[in-house]
Amino acid sequence: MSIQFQSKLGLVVYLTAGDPSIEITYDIALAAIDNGADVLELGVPFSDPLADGPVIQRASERAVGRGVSLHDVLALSKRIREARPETGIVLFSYLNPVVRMGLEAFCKAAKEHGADGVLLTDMIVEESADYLRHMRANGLAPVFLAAPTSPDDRLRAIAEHSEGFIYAISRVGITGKQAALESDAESLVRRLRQFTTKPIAVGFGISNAEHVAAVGKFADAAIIGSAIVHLIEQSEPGTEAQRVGEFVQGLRSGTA
Ligand SMILES: O=P(O)(O)OC[C@@H](O)[C@@H](O)c1c[nH]c2ccccc12
Repeated sequence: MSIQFQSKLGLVVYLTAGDPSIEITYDIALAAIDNGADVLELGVPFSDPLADGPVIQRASERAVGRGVSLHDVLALSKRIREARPETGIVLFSYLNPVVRMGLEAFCKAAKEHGADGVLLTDMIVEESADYLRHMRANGLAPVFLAAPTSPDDRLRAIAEHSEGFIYAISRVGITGKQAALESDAESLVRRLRQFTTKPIAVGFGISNAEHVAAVGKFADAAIIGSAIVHLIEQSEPGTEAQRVGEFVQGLRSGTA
């Protein structure tokens, strides 16, 4: 168990845990993995997902409405780990639920539940000393977000402290689909490369196979969230896992 990408291009699939249910997220996760996802970004639903666009907001709302908690997501992570020992699992959360649990307790629990890494969207690298200490103590990889607007000093710190991969945000703003990939992404990756040889994954707005192929030309991995969460929302109940599996396979083969 570790965060590792296929040599040509890595695929990270984001899922809002508990949408439409924990049980179905489990099935979707295995389908995504079995059809080519290298890393699963398992999202803790949150009532105020400020960095998210409407698709993930709705998914988060539905899951929160069903009472899905951080503990449920941890339990789900453990089951996925048991079923798929080789896949990278990154827990994604806003800071609030994690702080409520306590950073130290959270990092320990994340490790015990099979996670390889953690991405806390509103944890900034400049204020992460405590967090990094607990992550390190548990052998977990911290993933930080780098934005096109981040100055070089920040990029350097983000590159230094991220493990597993560095998350390069393709554009300023919130998560969600877009028609074309922004050119900001490539220049951000180029700027990050000055500071690191660690893998760089690009996310935000990657919606189809064409975008994935474009990212593959300049980065190590593509992260796909809203396109998949939207597909889940639109699927006939009971068909979600199959549809996501086909979509993930199509992202690599060029048909999605
Ligand atoms: O949804 P998109 O545009 O495909 O972007 C990835 C994304 O969903 C996932 O990494 C993510 C979901 N919520 C976030 C909040 C902040 C940063 C990243 C995320």
